[in-house]
Amino acid sequence: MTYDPATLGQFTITATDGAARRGSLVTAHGVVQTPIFMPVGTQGSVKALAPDDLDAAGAQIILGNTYHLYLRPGDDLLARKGGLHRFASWNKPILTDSGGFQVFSLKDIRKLSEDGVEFRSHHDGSKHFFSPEKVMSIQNNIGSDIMMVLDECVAYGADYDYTAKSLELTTRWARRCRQAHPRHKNGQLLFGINQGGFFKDLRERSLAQLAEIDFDGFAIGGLSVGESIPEMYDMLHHIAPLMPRDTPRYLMGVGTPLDILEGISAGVDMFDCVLPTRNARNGTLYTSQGKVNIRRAEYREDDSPLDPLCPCYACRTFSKAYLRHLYVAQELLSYRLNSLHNITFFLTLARQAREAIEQGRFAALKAHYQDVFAPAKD
Ligand SMILES: CO[C@@H]1O[C@H](CNc2nc3cc4c(=O)[nH]c(N)nc4cc3[nH]2)[C@H]2OC(C)(C)O[C@@H]12
Ligand SMILES: [Zn+2]
Repeated sequence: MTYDPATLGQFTITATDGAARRGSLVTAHGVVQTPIFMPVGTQGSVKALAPDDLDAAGAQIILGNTYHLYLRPGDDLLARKGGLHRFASWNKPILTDSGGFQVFSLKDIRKLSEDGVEFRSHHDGSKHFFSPEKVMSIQNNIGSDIMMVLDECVAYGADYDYTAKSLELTTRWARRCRQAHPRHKNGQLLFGINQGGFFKDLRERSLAQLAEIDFDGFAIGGLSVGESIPEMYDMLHHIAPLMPRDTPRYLMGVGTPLDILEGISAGVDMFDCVLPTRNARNGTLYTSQGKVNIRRAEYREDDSPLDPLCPCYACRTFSKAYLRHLYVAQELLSYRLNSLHNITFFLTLARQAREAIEQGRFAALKAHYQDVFAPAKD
């Protein structure tokens, strides 16, 4: 990879519309245009899609996961293969989550200490230990363009005292991550992760502590963990505007089309979610006319395309009737076509948001989709 160290990590805001920002982020594998949606490729592949599918859909950057890739195929193997970009033949940017969330999702099979977290593999129950230094070394071996610090994502409903103690630990871990991986070593950017649960003063404390550390961007962690939409939006609108203006803001694990538009309206620049690929596999498809459950009998003889406004191969080539047949018959092609469509929809939404901010009509775009995805009026 060839990049100019002088511009690496540069985040430029080229337009704003209210709190929404149109920007670009320079990474070692290319410039990322924001707001951006990042398809999730947990184990080094966006499920059912190949790199040329992702290129066709307009993907600029994909996600990988430290926890999963460390366990399988192993970060040492990835290092020997020249890193994940070469191994997966994906030559655009990659962001890796640190594993913090995954390990903390494995509730009862982990032990937390000052030095890090001990956990058991969900594959074979073998014991492992993640320290801040270890997850930096793993992400260095993976070779991701954007690394995330090791953090504790406190469970929804955690009390004030636990959350306050936890954010202090997350800050100490963030400092250790920064020390373990010097600024832009190996062409890699490093983001801090804001915690503090659903307590606004703790969120501000976490942010103030992280802002003193030299990060290339800041993520909002600890949301989309089972809270209600109003709770998520309330915290989102509180903390996003307080985050540093001149570095990217990344809302982890979010979300539905409306959540993403809400996040953009609050000033967030980057998003990732398993929803488009996961829901593709259960037949829930996102279209310009709203959600379509392709398995419904009403589509059995429907010759129309899934989404007449969608440029993807599935919508240009097949009818709803055929897509429904593939799903009902459990054909593997169903996964591929539904995933291709949903990923194209989410990436198109992000592109429309970028254009709307440039033209000062983001509020209208958001209102349009609120109509399109309004809960069915029974
Ligand atoms: C609602 O969808 C489920 O919830 C996850 C998305 N919500 C989410 N919140 C997150 C918070 C953090 C965090 O605080 N720290 C780090 N390092 N990473 C994070 C990653 C996160 N993702 C999806 O992940 C699964 C697959 C578990 O189900 C989906
Ligand atoms: Zn389509």
